[in-house]
Amino acid sequence: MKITDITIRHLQMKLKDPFTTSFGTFTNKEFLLLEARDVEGTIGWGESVAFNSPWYNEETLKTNWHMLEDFLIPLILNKELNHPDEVSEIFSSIRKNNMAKSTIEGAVWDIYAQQTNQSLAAALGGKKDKIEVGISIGIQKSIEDLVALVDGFVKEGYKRIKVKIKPDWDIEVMRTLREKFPDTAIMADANSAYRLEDTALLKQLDAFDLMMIEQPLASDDIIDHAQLQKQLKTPICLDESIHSLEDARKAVELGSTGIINIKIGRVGGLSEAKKIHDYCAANNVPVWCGGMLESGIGRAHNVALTTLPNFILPGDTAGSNRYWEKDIILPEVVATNGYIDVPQTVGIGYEVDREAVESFTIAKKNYN
Ligand SMILES: O=C(O)CCC(=O)c1ccccc1C(=O)O
Ligand SMILES: [Mg+2]
Repeated sequence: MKITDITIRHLQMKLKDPFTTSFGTFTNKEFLLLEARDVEGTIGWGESVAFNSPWYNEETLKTNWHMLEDFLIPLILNKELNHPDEVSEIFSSIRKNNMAKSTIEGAVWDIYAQQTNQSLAAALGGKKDKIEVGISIGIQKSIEDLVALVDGFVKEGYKRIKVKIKPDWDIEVMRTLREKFPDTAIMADANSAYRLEDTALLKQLDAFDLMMIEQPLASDDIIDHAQLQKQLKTPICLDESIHSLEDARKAVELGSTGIINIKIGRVGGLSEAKKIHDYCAANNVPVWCGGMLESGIGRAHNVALTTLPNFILPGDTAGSNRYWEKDIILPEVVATNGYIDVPQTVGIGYEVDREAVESFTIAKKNYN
């Protein structure tokens, strides 16, 4: 493989409903799409999961564009590559900026899968032909609104309900959900809204038989999470704190986490995601695939990654119709009864709807 041509597009897609976390509300999704063309004419797609504002982590759409244009694209254009694993090695001279790196790396994996005549899932070593998925629900105006939403998604068949929590939207919310949905797999995601001093409050969550609590403490912490886990029955799952295999190893060794949410962008790409998956499999730490409100392209990458065997728990990869009136791939990602069928065709397995892509594009630039 040799990438000779790259196009970056800035897209804006309206979410069907605003999505609120402890750190802010998303109404419009703005993100970068990257289209890479190889010397043989094969086209691969990658999506940057960086948001407009540095709330979830320090990266933004603009820092990603800067990193891609000024550092990452020059490192990759016209380089002979034998395998997508080489991309992260080439990028290792650049610190962090994982979401920017992952944007190119994902496109290279897509090209590699096509040129080796296999699905992206198969290229990664995945075997499942369908994956189990859950859904993530933002903070609502009232508990009644939340109960109505959860009821709808449970009836749609989603395998696990995740709800966002924050101070004053936590204990009563989870108590009510457990009462109303006694047999549903439920978990909470705090997106770093608490501190170790809140341990007494967080211990109250143990009464509700939650599958896990995701990232309760600081986004850069693994020490306090280990302290907290000693006092909680509910398993902690780290999201924001894990950027690499090394982070995963340290957190597991310290006892900071019993489960890991793997997001491709947060860890710098599919190769690193696979390494974390393999390490967790060897150490009996279940993983699941997180979400960043992706368009169909990022979603297709998530579906492929989730086919690896240690993705034991349902992830956040809901169907396209949970987010968008119209997605940018054909067919859209469909979740039926909490399952997504894994496409068996080559590459990401979905056609990119170029007309839809153009209709959502607000800026674009070519590099060659
Ligand atoms: O539906 C999805 O894509 C997952 C939504 C979600 O939970 C989320 C959305 C935006 C930022 C962070 C997170 C998170 O997993 O913490
Ligand atoms: Mg999370």
